[in-house]
Amino acid sequence: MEWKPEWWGWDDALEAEFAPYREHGYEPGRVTLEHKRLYRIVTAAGELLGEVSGKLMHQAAGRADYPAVGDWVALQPRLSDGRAIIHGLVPRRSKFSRRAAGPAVEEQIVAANVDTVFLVHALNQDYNLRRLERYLTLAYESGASPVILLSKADLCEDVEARTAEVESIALGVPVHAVSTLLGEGLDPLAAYLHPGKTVALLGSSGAGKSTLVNRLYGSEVLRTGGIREGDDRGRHTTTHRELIRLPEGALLIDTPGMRELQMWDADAGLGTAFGDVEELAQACRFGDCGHGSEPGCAVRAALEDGTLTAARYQNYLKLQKELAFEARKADSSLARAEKDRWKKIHSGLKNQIKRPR
Ligand SMILES: Nc1nc2c(ncn2[C@@H]2O[C@H](COP(=O)(O)OP(=O)(O)OP(=O)(O)O)[C@@H](O)[C@H]2O)c(=O)[nH]1
Ligand SMILES: [Zn+2]
Repeated sequence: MEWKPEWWGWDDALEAEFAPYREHGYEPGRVTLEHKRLYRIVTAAGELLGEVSGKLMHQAAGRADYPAVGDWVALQPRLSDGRAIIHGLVPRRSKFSRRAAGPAVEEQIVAANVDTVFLVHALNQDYNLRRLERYLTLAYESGASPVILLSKADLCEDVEARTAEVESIALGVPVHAVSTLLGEGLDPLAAYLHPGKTVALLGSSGAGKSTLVNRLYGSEVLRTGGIREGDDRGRHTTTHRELIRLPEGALLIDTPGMRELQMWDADAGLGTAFGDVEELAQACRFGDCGHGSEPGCAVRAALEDGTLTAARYQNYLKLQKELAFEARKADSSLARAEKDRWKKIHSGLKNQIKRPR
């Protein structure tokens, strides 16, 4: 396979960042798939299966320091068996993060180096403005530009009203209603699909992400919920994040639907997603207004005259609280990890000192 790094998003700025790695003789590659710390990487030498070097693993403070789909890595190919050792990560331009599922308070990078995020949201019983606000918050935080795709438009009676409603909470974000099934509403998506640019699809399970990717690709590259796999729920869903290149050259990252999108470090994203609320708060008479019974409260006035809905405001408060809670927990687990690290280093030192020469 002929390889042109530009096909995968490489440019002069990345080349400049990569200079120190070149000096070590490393080559660049982009991660297209991750499976249990094994990475599929496109490189000049073709597709390789990469593993992180011992040194990189040792330096990693947490999950976010490991490669994620969309990352550019510095690697050493081993052509004899199609493997590669990953020695470094090129700094990410953008990353869509969430809190990892499970008890540990950890960042999980869903997709890295993304230009545009398609927030895919179905116009069926799953439709939920509050969930969209949650996605928007993290999308803004990612550094990529959000675009909302209202999918399964064929299942909705009043697409125009829904679109208007979504536009009213997604200040200035483009909103497109699409039906992949009928092939309707897809033409405007071409405006985001440029050669070498990366688009990540995010949204709940079953929203129609993989079906859309297949449609844009022109054939079945990904398996979708339509295929019976004989598991207990009788359907297959995406389990991997995967980066693919469309025949026209745009890059797409399909991600598994997330049952629960937990916040991760997104104060700025929240401020942008709820710019209207934050602007109101600044118009309150008192700088430290609690938006309760204070006179001259602009937030309460907006709630009363209906310019701000109670549901949106409640969701803003809820996400804000969640972020504060996560931040406190992350701080304490970081402190714990630091302590453990020092303990390890210390006992290592003690052993070295005790070891007879
Ligand atoms: N009516 C209708 N159904 C659709 C449309 N697009 C996808 N579907 C159906 O929705 C189901 C889920 O589609 P997927 O593409 O697998 O959804 P997904 O978002 O990739 O789901 P996960 O892989 O679980 O994250 C499948 O049965 C699709 O056939 C559409 O435009 N209209
Ligand atoms: Zn107020």
